[in-house]
Amino acid sequence: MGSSKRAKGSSMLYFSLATVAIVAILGLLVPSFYVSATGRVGFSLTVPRSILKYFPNLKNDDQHQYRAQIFSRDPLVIYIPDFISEDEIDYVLDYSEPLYQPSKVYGGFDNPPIMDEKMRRSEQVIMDRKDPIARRLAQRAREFQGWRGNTTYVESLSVQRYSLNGFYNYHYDPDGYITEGNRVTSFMIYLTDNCTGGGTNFPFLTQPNDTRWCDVIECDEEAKDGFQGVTFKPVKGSAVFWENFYPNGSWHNGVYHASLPVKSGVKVGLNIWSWDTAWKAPAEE
Ligand SMILES: O=C(O)CCC(=O)C(=O)O
Ligand SMILES: [Fe+2]
Repeated sequence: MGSSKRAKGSSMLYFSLATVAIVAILGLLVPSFYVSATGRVGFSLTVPRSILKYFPNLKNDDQHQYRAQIFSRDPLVIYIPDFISEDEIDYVLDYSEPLYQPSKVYGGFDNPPIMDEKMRRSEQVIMDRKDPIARRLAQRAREFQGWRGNTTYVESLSVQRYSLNGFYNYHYDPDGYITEGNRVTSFMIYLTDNCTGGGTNFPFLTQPNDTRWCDVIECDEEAKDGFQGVTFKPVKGSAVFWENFYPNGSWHNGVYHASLPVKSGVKVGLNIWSWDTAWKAPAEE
């Protein structure tokens, strides 16, 4: 009887020690507890406490509503007036503030990116793929595109800040040297609109006749400043989405574009690029 009590006592002790050890190991693995928007503690699809200050009512599933309008069918360009919410913008701006580095451009095949002030003057932050808001926005971007299948993935989100005279010269977003897998679509999302200049110019797009577009594109000749085609104004919260290739995979020249120089204030944009690993350069004709 006495020995069975002792055995029970020591197994309780081992059980308690094992529980303490498991909790301690979990504590090491998960340095800060994650609290879901509903107040539950968990490890997945949850929101860190630091984020709850931006999103007191954040739900684990994406509740954000947005509208979309086709701007051009060939190339496919879609305008989304409210792709990102005010809270998400505040979060991305605060996240990026201490992290900006000068932006670089493509350095050539097999070479690292380089700084080239003739091509691009801006500062950049690449968001952590695991950041819950970056994940949410990437997920929204994938959903918008109808998922596109298992071969599509979203590149780490890129925040770009353009100060006075900041610009990005004319370019295409995909890589012209690779023959398999490429950036198939682009979202240009405007996080601020307290600047003049800084529009996104597509010289080969056709200006629509309907003046209702004039809220989002430059319409009067003076504002167009001699730039051909279409210039989207940086309107906070909005996004311009486009396809970089024709459905058969060939390059679409119509989406050549530039970020025009900022004339006053600061412009901050967010790029969401989707890659398709199944893309193949069509055989030369
Ligand atoms: O900021 C813009 O308006 C365009 C930026 C852009 O084209 C890019 O980052 O690839
Ligand atoms: Fe671009």
